[in-house]
Amino acid sequence: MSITNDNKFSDSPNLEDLRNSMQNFADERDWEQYHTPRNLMLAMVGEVGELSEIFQWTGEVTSEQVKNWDEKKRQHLGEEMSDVLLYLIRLADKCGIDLPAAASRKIIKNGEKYPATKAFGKSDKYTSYE
Ligand SMILES: Nc1ccn([C@H]2C[C@H](O)[C@@H](COP(=O)(O)OP(=O)(O)OP(=O)(O)O)O2)c(=O)n1
Repeated sequence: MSITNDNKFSDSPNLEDLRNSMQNFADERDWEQYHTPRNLMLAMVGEVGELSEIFQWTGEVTSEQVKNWDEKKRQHLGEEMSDVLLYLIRLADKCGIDLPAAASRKIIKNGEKYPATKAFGKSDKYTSYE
């Protein structure tokens, strides 16, 4: 069964473009000194908190409901997601992690851990498989 999704990401900028933009942003401000792995990780977690606040106390919401939020709220949502992504990209860069390559490898690993034959329609952790 395939699930259709009419949302598609833009081809550009890609993760390397964003890595480069964050590098320039930090260089232009002499912020390299603050962008240590630990600081970036903490900044990212802070932004995850800000993203969480958008969903705090709303109760469960469906994708369709979120897609119908007003433009101001949807823009806020995109900005908080972007802050998380940008700090993650910067963190990966400062740790020497090739993020798209690592994510691609992880998707393959996830597929091996959760074979569709065992996981289909079930959200159990793979450790529960016999
Ligand atoms: N030392 C810093 C500070 C900011 N940024 C960049 C990365 C984030 O995308 C964004 C975060 O900026 P703010 O800390 O001002 O956070 P918000 O944009 O979420 O603003 P606010 O906290 O007012 O909601 O700016 C950065 O790279 N390094």
